[in-house]
Amino acid sequence: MLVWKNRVKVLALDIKDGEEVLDMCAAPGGKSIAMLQCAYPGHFHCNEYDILRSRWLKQTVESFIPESLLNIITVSELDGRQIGELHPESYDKILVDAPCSNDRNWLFSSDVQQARLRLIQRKVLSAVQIQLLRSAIKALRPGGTLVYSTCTLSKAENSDVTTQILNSCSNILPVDIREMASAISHEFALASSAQQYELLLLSKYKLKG
Ligand SMILES: C[S@@+](CC[C@H](N)C(=O)[O-])C[C@H]1O[C@@H](n2cnc3c(N)ncnc32)[C@H](O)[C@@H]1O
Repeated sequence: MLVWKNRVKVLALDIKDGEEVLDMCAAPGGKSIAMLQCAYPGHFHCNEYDILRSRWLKQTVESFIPESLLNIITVSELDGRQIGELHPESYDKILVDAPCSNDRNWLFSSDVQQARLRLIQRKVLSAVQIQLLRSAIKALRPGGTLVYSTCTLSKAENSDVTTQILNSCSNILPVDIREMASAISHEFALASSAQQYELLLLSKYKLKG
């Protein structure tokens, strides 16, 4: 079972049958499986940079996807930051479920050293998140849709990242997700500070086309 925040990320993509779909940071694969439950894409590319996690992703795909669907799935081990150059204007839908400082780990750790390390990581992570997003924008077809999501409440990794992207990429438009958010608002409360294109941990964009 996917928790609500994961379901929302997948629903926001609104995948349709026949579309070319990329899950850029896919391991261990929970959202890849959920996406394949939503529609029958023409091609589904799931990618994971970390070799060990990529093996985990392959196991997830092999365990949960029926054989009849395996021929539409490609699993790769690319650095997501290169996919835009390697596959420009190739996908209708892209999920960038970015590596992040993951607040769940903070909550259960009282290790001061770890906490210091995490604060340093946060700065590096936002740079990586921006690079992943720029790559995803290159990989989107005109008119395609991109969802950026994290598992952290860190502003530096959420709205700071998306603001920087919106300010520097003139070819993308934020998508109003208030309607989708209101349909699921009985399950959770939305942050009052969020913009119309973002929930707390998720933002949605469309490539002009
Ligand atoms: C939040 S997790 C993804 C969770 C996954 N979407 C799921 O639902 O199971 C982020 C993933 O991004 C991977 N990652 C980190 N840097 C990456 C990069 N440069 N390119 C692609 N994936 C990367 C991490 O190894 C990690 O597995």
